[in-house]
Amino acid sequence: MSDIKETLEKAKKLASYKAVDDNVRAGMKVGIGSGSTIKYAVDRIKELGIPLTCVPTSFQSTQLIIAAGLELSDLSRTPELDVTIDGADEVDAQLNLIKGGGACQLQEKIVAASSKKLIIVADFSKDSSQFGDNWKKGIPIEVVPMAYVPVMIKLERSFGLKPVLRMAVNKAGPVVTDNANFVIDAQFTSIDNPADLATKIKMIPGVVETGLFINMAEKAYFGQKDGTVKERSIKL
Ligand SMILES: O=C[C@H](O)[C@H](O)[C@H](O)COP(=O)(O)O
Repeated sequence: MSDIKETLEKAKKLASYKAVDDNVRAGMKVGIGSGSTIKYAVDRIKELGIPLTCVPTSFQSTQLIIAAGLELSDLSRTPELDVTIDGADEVDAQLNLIKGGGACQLQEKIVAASSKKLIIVADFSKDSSQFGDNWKKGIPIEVVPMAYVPVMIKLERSFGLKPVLRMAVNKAGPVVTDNANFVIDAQFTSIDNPADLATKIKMIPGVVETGLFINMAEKAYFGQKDGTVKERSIKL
């Protein structure tokens, strides 16, 4: 593993362990996010050996819960959660988030919205003052496949975004989400008002969900290069 990759992995682990220790207690109903950071949170939950009910946010997260031997539920059986722990691609000064780098934004947002608290775990590279400081891949937008071209045209004409259909790596054609949709990455130079932009994008017919999570997270844990964890929180 390269030095930087190793530093990032250590930072993800530190943040995840601290977030679980601070926020997860026996008997809780817990939303389990998706991505490369959340696996450390699941490792920590497993290590603690406390009884929990877990609701996943993706196929990947379902597999993590099963592999850890934790109790797996869903929103039909467990519609109200105590806390969701999840990663993020970028966190701004108000704890607004860009999520969906792994195309899981739709289920992640539904699970987060069903939780009393959303706690973010991340390495130092996700900690920004405004969107675009660190994350250059744009806003992930989940769309119904037949609508992707008109949605891309509207994103460009109405909002000056530079939309790109996300393509699969080991498959010909586009990424297909866990919900059988496509993902457009809408690249931007700056976003003045993330809440307003999120609402307007959501209004475009064919858009299922955006990776902009506005006023949802109440605390973020960022693992640092020096082995400490920086905590940022906000009153919602
Ligand atoms: O779609 C993926 C999710 O929103 C992830 O939580 C996000 O991309 C962060 O992933 P990672 O922990 O791998 O940086």
